[in-house]
Amino acid sequence: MRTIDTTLIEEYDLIAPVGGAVGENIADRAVQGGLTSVIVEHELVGGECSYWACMPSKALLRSAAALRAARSVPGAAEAITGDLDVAAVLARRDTFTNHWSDAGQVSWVQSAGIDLVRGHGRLSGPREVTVTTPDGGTLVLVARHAVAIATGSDPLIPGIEGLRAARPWASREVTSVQEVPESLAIIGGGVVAAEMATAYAGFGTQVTLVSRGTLLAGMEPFAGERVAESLREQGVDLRLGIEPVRVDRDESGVRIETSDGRTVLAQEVLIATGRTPRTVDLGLETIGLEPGRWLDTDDTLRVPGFDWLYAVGDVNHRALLTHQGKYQARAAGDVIAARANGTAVSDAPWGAHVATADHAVVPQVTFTDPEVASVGLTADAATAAGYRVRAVDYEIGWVAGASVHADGYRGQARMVVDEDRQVVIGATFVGPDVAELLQAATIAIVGEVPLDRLWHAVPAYPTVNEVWLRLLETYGRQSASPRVEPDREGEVTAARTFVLANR
Ligand SMILES: Cc1cc2nc3c(=O)[nH]c(=O)nc-3n(C[C@H](O)[C@H](O)[C@H](O)COP(=O)(O)OP(=O)(O)OC[C@H]3O[C@@H](n4cnc5c(N)ncnc54)[C@H](O)[C@@H]3O)c2cc1C
Ligand SMILES: NC(=O)c1ccc[n+]([C@@H]2O[C@H](COP(=O)([O-])OP(=O)(O)OC[C@H]3O[C@@H](n4cnc5c(N)ncnc54)[C@H](O)[C@@H]3O)[C@@H](O)[C@H]2O)c1
Repeated sequence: MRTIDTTLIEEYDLIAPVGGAVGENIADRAVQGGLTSVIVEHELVGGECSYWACMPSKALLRSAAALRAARSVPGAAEAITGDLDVAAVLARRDTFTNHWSDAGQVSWVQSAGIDLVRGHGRLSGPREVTVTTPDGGTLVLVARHAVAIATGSDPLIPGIEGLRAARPWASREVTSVQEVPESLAIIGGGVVAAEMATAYAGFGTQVTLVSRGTLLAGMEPFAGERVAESLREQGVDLRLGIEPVRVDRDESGVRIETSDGRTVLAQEVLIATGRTPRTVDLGLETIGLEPGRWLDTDDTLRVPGFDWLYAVGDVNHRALLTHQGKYQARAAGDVIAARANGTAVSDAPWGAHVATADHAVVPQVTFTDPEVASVGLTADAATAAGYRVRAVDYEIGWVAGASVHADGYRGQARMVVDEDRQVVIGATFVGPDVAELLQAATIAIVGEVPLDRLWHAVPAYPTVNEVWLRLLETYGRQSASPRVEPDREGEVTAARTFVLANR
C-alpha cells in the first residue's frame, strides 16, 4: 500500500499539469464543456512561449526587421538617421514577457473558471497527481476523468566535451538577455539558431554559427540557402557541415574546437541543437511508463493503453510549435469533455476531436531575414512519401505587389502539387514579410482545394499574394502550357526556366 504525506486531497474532472499555453487551452476547453479543471504549474503560468521562446525571440527580431523594411523603401530610407537602439529593443521585449511576471495570465486562468495550484506535479498512480507545493507541502489531486500532461520540452544539450562546464546559453538565456555580448557562437543550424543569429547580428554582435548540417535542414533547400546568403551578408561567420568537438571557458570567454581543426572564440556560446521532453521527474514510472521519453499519443491526444491519460504540446513530439500545441489542446479539451459527458466523439480524420493537421499540414514561420513561411510537405518529403509530385517555383520579386513593397525585393515561392489529385500539398515562401502569405496556403492544403478552383481565388492587385496566380500560371491551367501575356514574355520564360532548374 502506498503511503503519501497527504495534507489535502482534491478531486477534479481534469487535471492538467500544467500551465503553459497548451495546458491553459486544454483546461479552458474542458471547463467550457462543463468539467472542473485544475492546472498545476511550478514556474510561470504561460510557459516557455510567453517568457523564453516565441514572444521574446520575436520581439528581439522585430525592430531590426522594421528598420530593414524602411531602408528598402526610398523616401522612408532617407528619414532614418540612426542605428538600431538595442536598449530600446530589450526594453520592448521586457514588456512582452511582462517582466517575467505571470500576474496577467493568472487573472485569465481565474476568469476562465480554472483552478490553479502552484507546485511541481508528479503522477502518483492512475488518475492521481501529487503536487509538491512551494512551502514543501503535499497536495493530492484525483482526476475523475482525465489527466493531461503538457509539460513541454527543455533544450537538448549535446554531449560535447567540456560543454556543460562552459556554462552555455540555451533558449532561455538568449531570449532573456539583459546585456548583449560582443561576440556569440551558436551551435546548431535549426530555427532557433537561424533566428538568433539574425537577431544578434542585428544588434551588432559578431556571430559565428557552427552546425553539423545545412541551415534549416528539413525545409525546402532554397530556404536555408537564401537565409545563409543573407546572414553572410550581415557578417555572420557560417560554418556548416562541421561539428564542435570540445568547448572550454576561461575569463575571456569560450573557445570551441571544431571537427575541421579550426577554433571559434566568443564571449558566449548558445546551444540550439533541438529539444528533449520534460518527462524526467513526472512520476511516469508509477503508471508503467518510462521517464525521460516523448509521450506517444493517438490523434485524440490520448496515450495508448490508458483511457484517462493525454499528452499535449511539445511533450508528445508531434509538432514543436505553440499554435500546433494549442490546436491539439482544443481537440483534447473537447474530447475529454465529450468522453466525460458521454456525448458523440468525432475522431475520424479532420473531426472535431482529432489533431489530423499535425501529420502533414503544419504551418511555420521562421522570422529570419528573409522570412521563411512553410506548410505541408516539401517536394522531397512528398516524393519520399510516395506522391507523384510536381514542384512549381516562382521568384516573388517579379510580382508587382512585391516591387511596390520594397525596392530590390527578392524571394522565392514553391508550390508542391500532388499530380494525381491536382491539389497543393506543400508551399514555401521565402522573402521579406512573407509570413502573412502562409494562411492561404494552409487553407488550400487543409481544404484540398482543386487547382482548377484555386484559379478563382483571385489575389488583389498589387499585393504580394499575386504570387499565387503566378504559381498557377507557371503550373499551367488544366495541364495546358502556361499562357504567355505579351508584356510578360521574358518573365514567364524566366519563370519556366526557374521551374526546370529547380525540379
Ligand atoms: C527560442 C524559441 C523560439 C520559439 N519560437 C516559436 C515561434 O515563434 N512560434 C511557435 O509556434 N513556436 C515557437 N517555439 C516553440 C514553442 O515555444 C513551444 O512549442 C511551446 O512553448 C510548447 O508549449 P507547451 O505548452 O507544450 O510547453 P511549455 O510552454 O514549456 O509549458 C509547459 C509548462 O509546464 C510547466 N511544468 C513542466 N513540468 C511541470 C511539472 N512537473 N509540474 C508543474 N509544472 C510543470 C512549465 O513550467 C511550463 O510552464 C519556440 C521555441 C524556442 C525554444
Ligand atoms: N519560429 C518558429 O516557429 C520557431 C522558432 C524557434 C524554435 N521553434 C521550435 O523549437 C524547436 C527547437 O528548435 P531548435 O532550433 O533547437 O532545434 P532543431 O531541431 O530545429 O535544430 C537543431 C539543429 O542543431 C543541429 N545539431 C544537432 N546537434 C548538433 C551538434 N552536436 N553540433 C552541431 N549542430 C548540431 C542540427 O543539425 C539542427 O540544425 C523546433 O522544433 C521548432 O519547431 C520554432
